[in-house]
Amino acid sequence: MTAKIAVLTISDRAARGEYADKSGPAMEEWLRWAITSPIEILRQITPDGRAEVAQALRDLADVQGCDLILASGGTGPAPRDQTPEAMADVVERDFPGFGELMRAVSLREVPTAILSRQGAGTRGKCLIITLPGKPSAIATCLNAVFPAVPYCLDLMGAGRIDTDPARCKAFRPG
Ligand SMILES: Nc1ncnc2c1ncn2[C@@H]1O[C@H](COP(=O)(O)OP(=O)(O)OP(=O)(O)O)[C@@H](O)[C@H]1O
Ligand SMILES: Nc1nc2c(c(=O)[nH]1)N[C@H]1C(S)=C(S)[C@@H](COP(=O)(O)O)O[C@H]1N2
Repeated sequence: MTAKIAVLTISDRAARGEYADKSGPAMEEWLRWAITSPIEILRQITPDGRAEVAQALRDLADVQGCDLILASGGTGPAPRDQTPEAMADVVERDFPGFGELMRAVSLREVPTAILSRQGAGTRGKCLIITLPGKPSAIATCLNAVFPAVPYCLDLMGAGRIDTDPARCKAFRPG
């Protein structure tokens, strides 16, 4: 079965075309590099804002039926950074371990990693992971948390994902 994965860029400036979106391509590239099983990737860009982001996430989870959503941007302290508030409106269960680990590995690169309110949660059979907007943060964060993602999707009853163990060693206990 083909797993459906959404790559959502959350950025006012990328949505307005003021700069080229680099985070969306970085997320897609990482997924295609690490995953060996069949996947369908949907790419989308939305402006920042609680309502806009929540609407985009609901559409991708409920209407498009995504198994996994990777979203980047809007996790910081600027007034328009409202991704965590949108997540609070949308997710049914919060998984704080994702944010804890991503901040820990990012802190080795930049002290401002503590400013990111990145995290993860589930809505129905969809896992949503939020990442910082900085394109260079994408691989750092995905390398750290993705080993737990395939088993998480198994437990949720979502689509199956297999990874290349040389690139991402997915852990499935027992
Ligand atoms: N999608 C993206 N593509 C390319 N660069 C990005 C993207 N998102 C963020 N950045 C870069 O990371 C820096 C820090 O991100 P910042 O917090 O300002 O952006 P954001 O809140 O995620 O998006 P924006 O400010 O455009 O709404 C930006 O100055 C920009 O250089
Ligand atoms: N790995 C990594 N994490 C990072 C950063 C980075 O450059 N690399 N930037 C930090 C900064 S400066 C901010 S403000 C927050 C939030 O970014 P966002 O608002 O683009 O989501 O992510 C943080 N996490």
